[in-house]
Amino acid sequence: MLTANGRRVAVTGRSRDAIATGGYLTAAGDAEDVNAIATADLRKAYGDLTALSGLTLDVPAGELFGLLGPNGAGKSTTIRILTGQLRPDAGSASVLGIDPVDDPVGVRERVGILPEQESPPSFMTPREYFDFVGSVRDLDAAVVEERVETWADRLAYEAKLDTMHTDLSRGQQQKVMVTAAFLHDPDLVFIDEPLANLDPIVQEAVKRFLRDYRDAGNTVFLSTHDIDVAAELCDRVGIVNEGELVTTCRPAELSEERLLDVFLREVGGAGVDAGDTESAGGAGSVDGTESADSESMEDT
Ligand SMILES: Nc1ncnc2c1ncn2[C@@H]1O[C@H](COP(=O)(O)OP(=O)(O)OP(=O)(O)O)[C@@H](O)[C@H]1O
Repeated sequence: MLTANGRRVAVTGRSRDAIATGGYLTAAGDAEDVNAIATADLRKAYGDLTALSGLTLDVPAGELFGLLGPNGAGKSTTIRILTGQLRPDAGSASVLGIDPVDDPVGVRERVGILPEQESPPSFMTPREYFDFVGSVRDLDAAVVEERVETWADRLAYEAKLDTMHTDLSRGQQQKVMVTAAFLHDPDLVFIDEPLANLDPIVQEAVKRFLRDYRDAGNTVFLSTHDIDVAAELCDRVGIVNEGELVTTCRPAELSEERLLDVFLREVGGAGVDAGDTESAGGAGSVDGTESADSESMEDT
């Protein structure tokens, strides 16, 4: 098995079974037959505005899953709840078997998080920042150094490792954030808009890495409103609109119907803000998997 940092580890029969059955490996290496991520009827409002109106989804271990939706659909809110940054008003969630409401620190210890539009501290260099992240993550300095070299080479920013972040371009800062998300070699990563700001060569490197990472049995939960990214990269895509999952599909299995067509059918129009669209109607599933109940929308 290839880990996030290029390390090879043995895959036992037991761990292979766990991956094959949609289970995951606990920190102790025990196999558990549960989804890497599961949510049931998640609800969240900001004051009068309903951001999530009953979001239910499952992501098996070893899947590269994409949450696709228009602006304001509730993608970032979902990630913030799953990573223990935000409390839902109702519903439940499980991440690697941990409840992010009961044990938010436990979730954050186990997963990697790449938030949308977040920058590394302006007053540090990448190397200083990785030392800091490594100490928070309780990693050996030598391990950090080796992983940083691997990532700086992979994303082609070795020459910038000792430059203050304030003097890096937006894309270079994004490379630093990608590295930080994977530094502790997590089993699961949450990535909000993974390819934003990256040039096409680096985009390809990140895509290749995410596929290898998935092939090694790890799980990726990415959020995007870029249909091409979702179609090209994801094993399975969940389309979210107005705070609920309206369908799931496997882009590779869409022969006649392109993901764009599914998206337009479910969301109601291209480039239209979620708050301005009609309800997507009944929840369907192009690939036949279960998706969320479609209940009447709350006020938005
Ligand atoms: N802290 C907040 N306070 C008030 N409203 C919020 C807050 N965060 C998000 N919202 C609102 O909740 C809704 C869902 O927002 P969210 O950021 O989850 O959507 P998104 O799908 O990630 O959108 P985008 O693709 O534009 O990033 C939006 O209408 C947004 O304006």
